[in-house]
Amino acid sequence: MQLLADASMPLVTELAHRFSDALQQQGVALTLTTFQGRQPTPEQLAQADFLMIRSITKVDPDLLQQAPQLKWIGTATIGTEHVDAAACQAAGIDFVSTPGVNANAVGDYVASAVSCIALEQGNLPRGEVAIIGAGHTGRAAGQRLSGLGLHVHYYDPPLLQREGTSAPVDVHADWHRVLASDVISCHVPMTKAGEYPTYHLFTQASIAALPDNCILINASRGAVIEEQALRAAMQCGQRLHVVLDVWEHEPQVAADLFPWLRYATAHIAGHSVAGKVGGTRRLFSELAQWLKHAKLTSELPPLSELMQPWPEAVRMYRWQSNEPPTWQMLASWVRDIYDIRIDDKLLRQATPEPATFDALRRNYSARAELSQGTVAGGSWLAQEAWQVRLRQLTFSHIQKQEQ
Ligand SMILES: NC(=O)C1=CN([C@@H]2O[C@H](COP(=O)(O)OP(=O)(O)OC[C@H]3O[C@@H](n4cnc5c(N)ncnc54)[C@H](O)[C@@H]3O)[C@@H](O)[C@H]2O)C=CC1
Ligand SMILES: O=C(O)C(=O)[C@H](O)COP(=O)(O)O
Repeated sequence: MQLLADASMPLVTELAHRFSDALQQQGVALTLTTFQGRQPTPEQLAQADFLMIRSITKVDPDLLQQAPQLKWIGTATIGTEHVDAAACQAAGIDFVSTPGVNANAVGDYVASAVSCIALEQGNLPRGEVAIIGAGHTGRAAGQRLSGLGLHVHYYDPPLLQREGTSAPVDVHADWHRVLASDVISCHVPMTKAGEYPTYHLFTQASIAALPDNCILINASRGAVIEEQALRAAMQCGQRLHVVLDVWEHEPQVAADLFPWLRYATAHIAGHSVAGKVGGTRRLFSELAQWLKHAKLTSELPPLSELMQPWPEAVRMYRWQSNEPPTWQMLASWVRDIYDIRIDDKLLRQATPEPATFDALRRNYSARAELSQGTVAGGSWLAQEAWQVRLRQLTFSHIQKQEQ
């Protein structure tokens, strides 16, 4: 059997070798072939039984036709719109994704964006924070912003419809409340059909309605914000702090927008080491289950062990504060671990070509997560309210005896 996988998925070769050794003991031969770039070649597809991909590989009827042996496809991503799931089903191919796998990284990205802007402005946003989409990434972002001291609410009409008011967070369906918020962060899947499509959720009219100096962040999919409408708003001099990680026409970035954007990054919000290695690990776990191989599943090393080769992913950050931290201290701790300005600089310095965009993402350096931070302090840490806020920021804490 042949496993065809994107070569840039971390640890894909190591985990495939473990799989093939275990399967060999049962007389089953599994070989790994990797592909570079966005699409596998027709020759590779012709031989493939299993396919592991990232968000850049388009799976459509044309690809499936070239892969007559294919039985299973796994994407190491949360987003799934690059895969035609109906076509897979029609061809009898099982398809899995990895829900939530890099949500912590996306939450960290949003926390860093807001922290960096607040530190530069000298104040935290005063009004409300609207999180659009109360799923894995939206809640991770909202939780961290609450930890910074902001007031967060969630706009998610489909969730309200599914769960009513029993949803565990402040969920509503009031679009006007979103447009009146001082921070807005988008965390929805890309959908063009259905009752609540997200394609061009932000049009010229909704962008024009935003308050002055509103922070608008998109780390979901580019086309949630109509790029042309954003361009028009900026050209008219509307004052917004826009942070874009994703682009309507990826891998082409709208470099002409850079001068107006507060931060512009190369679709790397989810790219912490834990997010990426976790994606590969989750796919092998899914494949083991598909193969009904309990031993393979139970013998998969834990994520913490798999991350050892990346020192940045296992390094611990530690801060000391004898007094309750100010918002500036919290924001600078966030920035110590992940500084969005570095990724912004990398994209602005790169040539605005699709190949450069892909290369930036492929060669992304190892990134830590906020959960690697620990705060040590005195009696203030005994207060439940502070413990909650540090937990929301995913920091650990140690209370020390005061002298
Ligand atoms: N920039 C990056 O690196 C990453 C981007 N993403 C993108 O973020 C998206 C969201 O990820 P998760 O939060 O993990 O997904 P999720 O499936 O856990 O949550 C999505 C939420 O959006 C809600 N929703 C759907 N349509 C909506 C609408 N019209 N208005 C308001 N809410 C709506 C759903 O009800 C759901 O609660 C992914 O589909 C992916 O495209 C995900 C990970 C990394
Ligand atoms: O999970 C998703 O959805 C994403 O957008 C990923 O973070 C993108 O990662 P790659 O597919 O480019 O590894």
